[in-house]
Amino acid sequence: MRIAINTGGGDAPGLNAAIRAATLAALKRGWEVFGIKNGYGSIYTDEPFIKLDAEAVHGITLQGGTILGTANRGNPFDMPYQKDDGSWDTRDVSDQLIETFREHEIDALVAIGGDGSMSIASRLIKKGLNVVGVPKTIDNDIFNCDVSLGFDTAIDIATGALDRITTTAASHHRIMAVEVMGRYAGWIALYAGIASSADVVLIPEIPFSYDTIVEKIEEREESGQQYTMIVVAEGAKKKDGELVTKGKTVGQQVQLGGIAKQVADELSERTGKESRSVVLGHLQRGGSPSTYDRLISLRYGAAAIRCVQQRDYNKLVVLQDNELTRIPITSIEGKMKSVPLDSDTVQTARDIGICLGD
Ligand SMILES: Nc1ncnc2c1ncn2[C@@H]1O[C@H](COP(=O)(O)OP(=O)(O)OP(=O)(O)O)[C@@H](O)[C@H]1O
Ligand SMILES: O=P(O)(O)OC[C@H]1O[C@](O)(CO)[C@@H](O)[C@@H]1O
Ligand SMILES: [Mg+2]
Repeated sequence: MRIAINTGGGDAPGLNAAIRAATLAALKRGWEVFGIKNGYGSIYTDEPFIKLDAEAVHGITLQGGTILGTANRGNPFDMPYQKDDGSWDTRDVSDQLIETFREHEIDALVAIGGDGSMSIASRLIKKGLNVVGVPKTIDNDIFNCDVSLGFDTAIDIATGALDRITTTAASHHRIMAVEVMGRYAGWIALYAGIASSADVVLIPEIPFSYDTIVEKIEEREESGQQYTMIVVAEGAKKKDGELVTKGKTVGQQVQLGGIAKQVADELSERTGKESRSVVLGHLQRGGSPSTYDRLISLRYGAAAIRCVQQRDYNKLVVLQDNELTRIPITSIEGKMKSVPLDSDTVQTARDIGICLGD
């Protein structure tokens, strides 16, 4: 058996642990293991696959990033290229990819990635590739998957940062609006917001109103709290408002960001209080994975190899109700997991007095 492993989309803490577990579990079965560099990037080069052995994955469980490199631009069905006139367009190079897998006699691909990576995998499956998926994304937005690798570390980092920003907010009697990642889902904002005792948490699932936030700030002032901590998901928007974006590069998703600054400025204007905005950004994806992420990544990586061994292809290994199970990759194509508004976590936020902006 010859398998290939790749990592796609934004990097996340735990990727290396998943690569290590998948590699070691495959080597243990006497298989050959290859890595694809930079998403699918190396496929179109002279060295499409690099050999992975025990030495290559030694000591990487605790390392951030991915030893294989990753890409969130270079979808084989939507590959950017520069035209003769210098402008950019995209084209479908998936047949070339499938052919390269065939030429190198790769029996299966272990694709470690987020919703976007699984959408690519779904389309490759339909073209005949055997794929097993491992769920990765700090955004935690993969449909029917309770937890993706990277999320735990991201909320840990965000919580720590929010704790620190709280002490300076309190000292200066300021409104602080802190923007966290998560794309169109509010998982990071909600979890880190609750854990850090934020006063206001704005998530994409609940469009917000400035009047409600101002009421909360005034209520706090009246009770002697002269500062307000606001966690803003990058995908949050006001009622009847638009997503705040920074533009788009050909072949890449739209870049989100800028909403926290808008919130801070508008609230200053309305309350007369001083405000600042902070964007946590890529800090949330960097560095060593938490213990939980190391373990879930190792479990996911090894589970993917058991899937391949049983020729149970085209499955994504996922955690559901604390059990490792498998779901068809094609079943989650084009879907995402939002924060359910009736969840106990949302209810907890409301019960302890966090304003969700509605
Ligand atoms: N292996 C890959 N090579 C190139 N591009 C990829 C690859 N996997 C995913 N992408 C692209 O990257 C983007 C994000 O992918 P995905 O949703 O899997 O990652 P993520 O962890 O959610 O991170 P993010 O969406 O923020 O980059 C999508 O536009 C997708 O098309
Ligand atoms: O690394 P980039 O291209 O800035 O991507 C940022 C995006 O990736 C993520 O970090 C992970 O999906 C999102 O939360 C964020 O919108
Ligand atoms: Mg994604």
